[in-house]
Amino acid sequence: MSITLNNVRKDYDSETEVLKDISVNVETGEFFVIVGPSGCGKSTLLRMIAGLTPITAGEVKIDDTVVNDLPPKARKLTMVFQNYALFPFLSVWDNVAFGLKARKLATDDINARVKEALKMVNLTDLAKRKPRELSGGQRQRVALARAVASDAKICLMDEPLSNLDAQLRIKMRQEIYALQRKLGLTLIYVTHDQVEAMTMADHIMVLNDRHVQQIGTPSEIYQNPRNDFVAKFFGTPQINILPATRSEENSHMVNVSSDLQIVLDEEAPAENLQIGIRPDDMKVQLAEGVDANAVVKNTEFLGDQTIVYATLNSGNDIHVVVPGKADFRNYEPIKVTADSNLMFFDATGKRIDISKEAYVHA
Ligand SMILES: Nc1ncnc2c1ncn2[C@@H]1O[C@H](COP(=O)(O)OP(=O)(O)OP(=O)(O)O)[C@@H](O)[C@H]1O
Repeated sequence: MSITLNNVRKDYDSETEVLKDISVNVETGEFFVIVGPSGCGKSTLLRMIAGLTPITAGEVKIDDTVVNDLPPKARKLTMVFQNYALFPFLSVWDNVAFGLKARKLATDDINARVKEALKMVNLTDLAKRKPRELSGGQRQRVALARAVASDAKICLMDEPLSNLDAQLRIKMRQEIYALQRKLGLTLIYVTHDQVEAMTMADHIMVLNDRHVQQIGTPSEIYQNPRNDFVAKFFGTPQINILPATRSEENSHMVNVSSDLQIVLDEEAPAENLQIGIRPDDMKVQLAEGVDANAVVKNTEFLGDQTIVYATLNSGNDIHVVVPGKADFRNYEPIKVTADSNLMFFDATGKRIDISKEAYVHA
């Protein structure tokens, strides 16, 4: 089942416009991730799709049916929340069976579904336990089993892994992904974690400041961000964004933070620019005298790579990822260069299209 939003808006009251002009089409069987910083309206959007929060304007469709006025139950979808919403006084089995009993399904049918769902999430042996007798990951699995047993073709998940430790999150991430694929679910998954978004999504929607910033595949979002917000949201460590201006002597030359020069095939825009450079697209080497354009602040050795934090002569801070171990000492002068994958943004942060072949490092 597919989900379509057309110009959806949400005002909680006349003062708080939370979401504006949200339009998207989520295809049947797609793993669709909504990401954005805290408070940007992710949960609100999910709750509007579920029918738990009314929309102020626009249209929500499931397949070809407008569901704006349908109550949650009639939308035939399931939700998995951050806090799992398990009943503490019911066993694992009864927690999973609860929704099916409420729908008055035949007992044999309920038993068969609960059994299958618990098997799928590896909880068969713990069916009699109460939620308090389970670990966080096991509770999470009960919530997933409930979604599986419901047989709904659409599942909405709101930060389902945020209560788990890092290792368990990785494991559950893989389990949710496998379940989604196996059941052919249309899954809308809310998170503020860019790694979850990148690793699981078919498509990602980036929300910020009331608007959709970008919708795309993980690689489109990473390699072709539409603005500096999206560029900064994805990638660890974060992309470097440096101020840049066209050289007065040569209209093809751009001075980046007055420490690096880039020569373009085409004429550079005259306006103020910002240049985005991913930390692994920069190079550093020891340098002396006029060759040096930066000073090392400190380094972090992470085993397979080293992050070099440095300050350019102009005063802007940068960080560069160097493979393996980099032996720079603090305060050592270095030369920083960058000659590939540069991204150009205007002063408002909007991406400017300058072709990849169009620049060489001078
Ligand atoms: N019932 C409500 N009444 C008024 N304002 C609300 C209500 N619920 C949420 N908001 C506001 O709407 C905005 C979006 O909230 P929402 O919970 O959707 O954000 P979120 O992106 O899910 O955040 P987080 O990642 O922190 O959970 C916030 O500014 C919040 O304060």
